[in-house]
Amino acid sequence: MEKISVGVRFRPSTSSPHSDSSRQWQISDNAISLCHLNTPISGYTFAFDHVFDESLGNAVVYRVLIKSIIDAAIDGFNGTAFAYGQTSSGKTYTMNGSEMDPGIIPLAIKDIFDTIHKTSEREFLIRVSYMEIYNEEINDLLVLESQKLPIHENLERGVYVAGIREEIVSNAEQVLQLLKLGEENRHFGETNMNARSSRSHTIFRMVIESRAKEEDSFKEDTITDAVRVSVLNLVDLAGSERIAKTGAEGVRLKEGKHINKSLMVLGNVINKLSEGGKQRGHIPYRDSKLTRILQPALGGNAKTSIICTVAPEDVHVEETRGTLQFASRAKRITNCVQVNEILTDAALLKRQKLEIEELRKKLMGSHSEVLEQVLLKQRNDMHKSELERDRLATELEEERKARYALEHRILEQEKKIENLMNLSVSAHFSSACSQKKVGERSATPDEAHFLAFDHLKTPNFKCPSIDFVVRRPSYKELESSPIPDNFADVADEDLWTRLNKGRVTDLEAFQMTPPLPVQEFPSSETSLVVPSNEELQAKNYERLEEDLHDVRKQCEALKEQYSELEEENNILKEEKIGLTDDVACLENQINQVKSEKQVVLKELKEEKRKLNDLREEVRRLITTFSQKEGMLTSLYSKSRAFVENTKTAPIAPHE
Ligand SMILES: Nc1ncnc2c1ncn2[C@@H]1O[C@H](COP(=O)(O)OP(=O)(O)OP(=O)(O)O)[C@@H](O)[C@H]1O
Repeated sequence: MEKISVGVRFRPSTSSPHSDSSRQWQISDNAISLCHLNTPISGYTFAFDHVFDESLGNAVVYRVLIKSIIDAAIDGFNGTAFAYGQTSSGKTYTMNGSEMDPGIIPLAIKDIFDTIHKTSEREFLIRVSYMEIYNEEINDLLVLESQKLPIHENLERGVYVAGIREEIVSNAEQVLQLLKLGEENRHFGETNMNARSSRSHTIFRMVIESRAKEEDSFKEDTITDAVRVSVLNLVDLAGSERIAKTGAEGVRLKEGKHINKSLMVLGNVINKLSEGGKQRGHIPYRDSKLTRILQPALGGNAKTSIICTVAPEDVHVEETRGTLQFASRAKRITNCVQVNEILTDAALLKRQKLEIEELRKKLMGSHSEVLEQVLLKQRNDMHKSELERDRLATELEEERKARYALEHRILEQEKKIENLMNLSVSAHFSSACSQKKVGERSATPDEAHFLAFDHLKTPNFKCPSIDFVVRRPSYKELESSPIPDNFADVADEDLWTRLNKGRVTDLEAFQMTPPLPVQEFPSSETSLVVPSNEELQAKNYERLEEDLHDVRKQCEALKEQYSELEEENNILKEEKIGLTDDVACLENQINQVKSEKQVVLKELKEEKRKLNDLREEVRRLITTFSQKEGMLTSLYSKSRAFVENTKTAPIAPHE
């Protein structure tokens, strides 16, 4: 961002030095005040960066206010300098000057060519055009017939005057000639205030193109053949005027109205721009041709200087004050300046190729990156599924083990129950035996209870029949009894008869019930405490039955869980198959992209090779061209010498 630079210039007074005016403008450093008898009048004091009194010539104004813009224009920055002020305040004098005191335009022209000649590392091309805005119409001052030119606008060129003549120039003299031609075509008119008053705004324009010289532009891998293009506008505005003062009528009046109107629009644009920031709103550039053409210079991409010319006479105090107010506002405007670099075809080609390559890299990078990311995600998912599957398999195994343990426990419990049942039967049997033993005695309450235990028999309970009778073939000759020892003392024929209830069987065929493994058969003496144990066992039995029931339930639940896990396992297997397919597909895509990349890289290599060939061809052509040029020049010199010789050689008298 760069502020517009504003200077105020006083022209020499036209009043007599002995004028009896009590008011006059006084300059102190860069401040200007209107003083009455040397006392500043309130509201009439202004301060600027540069104030030029009437003694200072155009060269000073140029050096202080304009030179930096010219230098910047040569370096590729747009630049604009314009003179603003009331009629007859010295605008045209400042811009064009006189023979003795050349103005800003001739000084700039000279400066530009001096600088260009000193800049050996770049080559320049300069085009000049000169136009005026007269009664809101654009005329080409270098071509008389070219009138009322339209303003066009496009993205590439911005705002431009269509059809204007642009003369390519190679030295300052040529430009000064064109300037002179334009001056002759420009509209001047006589008014009460100025014998030669500018009736139009004029824009003298130089387009400066430059680029690095050839030997630098062919350096490998650099883009040096970019062209800088800058536009320099040197503007001489028509002066604002009071119709009453200028005495304008007819044509002059019409001109005056247009001049005032376009200056008013310029004032509005400056006002808006000076407000800055949010209050700024719409800038009315389009309200006049002048502001449209100067748009880049006002708040755009250009370095800008304004010279406000003022007349010192007391009679122009209000106009001078108006001009100073305009200058104060313009001072607040900031422009956004940057070098204008455009590219030649070669540079464009190079840069585009680089850009394409960059983009391709990015594209391919991003494409394979995306694929790789997807692949990675799929792999992660697959890995997760595998872990989940392993976890489920472990769980399943544990469940299986638990089930097995439970089943084992159930079996054990069942065995215990069976044993208990056997024990109960034995007890029952023992009780029955003891009942027989006590003969006629009725069962005690405990015995009765034990007998009542009979209903708890399980279906596999093999209770030997109480009616079971054995008979020895000859019991008298019996040497050893199959009856347990504790029966030995009491066993007699009668007992056995009673036991067998008269039936006789072959003792040889008798098979004893195997002894019970769990509990010893209780003795007859302890048979009285057995019922309480039995009771306990019955309770145990009940508890075990309950346990068994619970375990069965658990077993059922485990079975269900097992089948669920198996289902889940199957789903995971299917998912794994799907993911494996996806991974294979993505890997295929990556391979495809890789092979495409190879092809593109090959193409780029080929294009680079072609470019180098082209470059070589251009070099060769340049060499051939310079050789031919040399030959032609020497041929031309020879021919000229020959012609000269022929002209000067004395003609031999005819014999
Ligand atoms: N600084 C100066 N030194 C000497 N003479 C000057 C100076 N400024 C202006 N003049 C003279 O004052 C007269 C009016 O100046 P000029 O034509 O440049 O005014 P202008 O502002 O261009 O007027 P207009 O707007 O009517 O064209 C001219 O005769 C010019 O030579």
